[in-house]
Amino acid sequence: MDIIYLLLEAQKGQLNYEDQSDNIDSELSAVDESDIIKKWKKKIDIKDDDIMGVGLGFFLAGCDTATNVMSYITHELAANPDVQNKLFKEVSSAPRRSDGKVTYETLLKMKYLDMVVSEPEREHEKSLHIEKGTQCLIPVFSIHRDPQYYPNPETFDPERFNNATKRNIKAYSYMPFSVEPRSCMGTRFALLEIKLAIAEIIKMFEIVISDKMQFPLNIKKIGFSHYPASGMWLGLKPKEVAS
Ligand code: HEM
Repeated sequence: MDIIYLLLEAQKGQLNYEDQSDNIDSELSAVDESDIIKKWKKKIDIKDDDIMGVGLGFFLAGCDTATNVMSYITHELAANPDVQNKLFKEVSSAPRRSDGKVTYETLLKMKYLDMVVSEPEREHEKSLHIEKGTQCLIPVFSIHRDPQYYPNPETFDPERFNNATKRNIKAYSYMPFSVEPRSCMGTRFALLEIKLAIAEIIKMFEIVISDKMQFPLNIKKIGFSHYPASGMWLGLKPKEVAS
């Protein structure tokens, strides 16, 4: 894992931060890396336990979250065949390698896939001073479903995030990966794996609702991640391959 390698280099005092603002990664989504991390150049004492803790933290923070997002996206695609068809057109017309695999660069260029899995840019806002030690809980789930920010919030509508409309989204009314400085370190990786999985599934299968699926989803709002109380039941119908 790159992060472990970077930490080992940092432990040895051999890590140089290079400005990667021109890097192709910056096209992955509107989300940008924390400025604080970008400016972080000072050497710190990193112990083996710290590296082990980061590795474990990444594992715990990265598995359930991304899996859950993929489940909800496939559910929405099954329930919204028009969106699924539009996504299929984009994914199936995108250039691929000769072995049929989608490339990293191609994935970055899939605009509609980004809208389906999307998040918008953040603007600069006045900061709020919070006393040290104050415990803060931000009701992200409710903010994302507040009609004052998102009209018809229960409708799955990727068009909210097309280039024109996403600019109207109020700063900090959308924060699936939290906001800096302690925002998700795995944002880019999570978006990449989710997009890759969705692009590959949608190319080969039609996602359909199973009879066992409960509508609307009854989501258990306990614990860190929210799960559908009676599971996620979907079917995958192989696409007809044109000969
Ligand atoms: C769709 C998938 C994901 C979502 C929605 C998500 C969301 C979040 C959120 C909201 C936070 C901030 C938590 C807080 O405020 O206390 C966070 C932190 C974090 N996430 Fe993710 N995450 C995802 C995937 C991942 C992946 C794949 C990794 C690693 C491979 C990862 C690594 C981390 C780490 C290390 C932190 C702690 C950052 C810090 O405390 O400075 N996440 N994530």
